[in-house]
Amino acid sequence: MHQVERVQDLTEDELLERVVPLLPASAARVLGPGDDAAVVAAPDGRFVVTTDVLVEDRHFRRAWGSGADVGWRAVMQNLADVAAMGARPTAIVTSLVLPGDLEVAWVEDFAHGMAQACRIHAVGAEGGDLSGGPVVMVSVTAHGDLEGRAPVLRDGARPGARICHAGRLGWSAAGLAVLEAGFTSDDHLEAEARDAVGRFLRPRPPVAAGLRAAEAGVEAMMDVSDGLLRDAGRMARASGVVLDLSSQAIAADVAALEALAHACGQDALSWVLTGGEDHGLLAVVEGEVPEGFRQIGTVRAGEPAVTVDGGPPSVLGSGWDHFSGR
Ligand SMILES: Nc1ncnc2c1ncn2[C@@H]1O[C@H](COP(=O)(O)OP(=O)(O)O)[C@@H](O)[C@H]1O
Ligand SMILES: Cc1ncc(C[n+]2csc(CCOP(=O)(O)OP(=O)(O)O)c2C)c(N)n1
Ligand SMILES: [Mg+2]
Ligand SMILES: [Mg+2]
Ligand SMILES: [Mg+2]
Repeated sequence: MHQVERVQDLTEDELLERVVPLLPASAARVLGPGDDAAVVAAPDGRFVVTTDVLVEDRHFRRAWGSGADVGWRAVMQNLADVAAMGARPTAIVTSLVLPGDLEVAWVEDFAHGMAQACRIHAVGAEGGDLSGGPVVMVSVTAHGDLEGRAPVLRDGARPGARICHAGRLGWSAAGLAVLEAGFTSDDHLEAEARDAVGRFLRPRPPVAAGLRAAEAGVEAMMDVSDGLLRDAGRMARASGVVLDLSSQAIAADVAALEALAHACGQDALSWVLTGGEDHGLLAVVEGEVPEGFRQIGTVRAGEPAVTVDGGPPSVLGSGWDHFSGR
């Protein structure tokens, strides 16, 4: 019998390969779908635009934190994509889907969290939309100003260049594990666990470092939302190169999470390599390591892949995918 193809049979990337070719472009398209943000032409320059959604029980649980935490994360997750293009975040609009029995105080708190995150980066919240629905869903669309610079894409990694990263790796995944283990942000937690939960609830993408890197002329950049291996795999594919990561360069991150991982019965190395949502920035640069970044590997020629210490090509897919375990 003919099998009906379902979303869960595909990876996100496979689904996008089916949908994106159906979508129209206009004369204003400078860069369409496929990178951290689109680039749109305007009479007086070019800007980037990007959107990311948060869904209750998929991206956050209301019991794990406050409305303000969700508002903060909805903003920061989008600012990370703007900064990853080398653009300065300027303005957002927000769509909210809310169940009717949700406390108004939660929504006010959410707005406070959004405002805090926006103020840090001098971003305006300029509008949005409201609807009712079965769970809380938040969609933020963020705009960014390229300030005359060329956008920094995922396809500029060339053999011999340095792979760099700014921000944390693995801490958000650690925080998620702590919360899944049953702690809440109110419990008395060890300092590390508390730090990890804080990083999960309130990611702090290195926006300023991303802008400096863009000014310095990095060749490629992206934000790490789905895990280092999966996202680096996307850069490797876009650039047609091998990204060779160094286990020594990430050893300190792994060591810092070891005790917590042990307590959670999980593996610190997989948090660092495959945990998402830290929203750090992965960049490739032919010159000096940009301020705020550290080198974590080197680009080399070959069939697109990510390796650690030149070992067997890692599964490009390891990391977060909304639909498929692959
Ligand atoms: N529904 C969609 N329609 C068109 N393009 C999409 C859709 N969903 C995602 N994309 C595009 O696919 C690329 C990958 O999306 P995603 O993995 O969410 O990016 P990011 O990790 O930067 O948030 C992006 O360029 C995004 O604009
Ligand atoms: C309740 C809950 N379970 C699991 C996760 C882990 N998680 C959810 S989505 C995601 C990946 C990042 O989110 P995504 O929507 O893919 O952002 P994008 O890549 O589009 O920026 C991760 C690691 C979570 N944040 N909350
Ligand atoms: Mg996205
Ligand atoms: Mg994103
Ligand atoms: Mg994702």
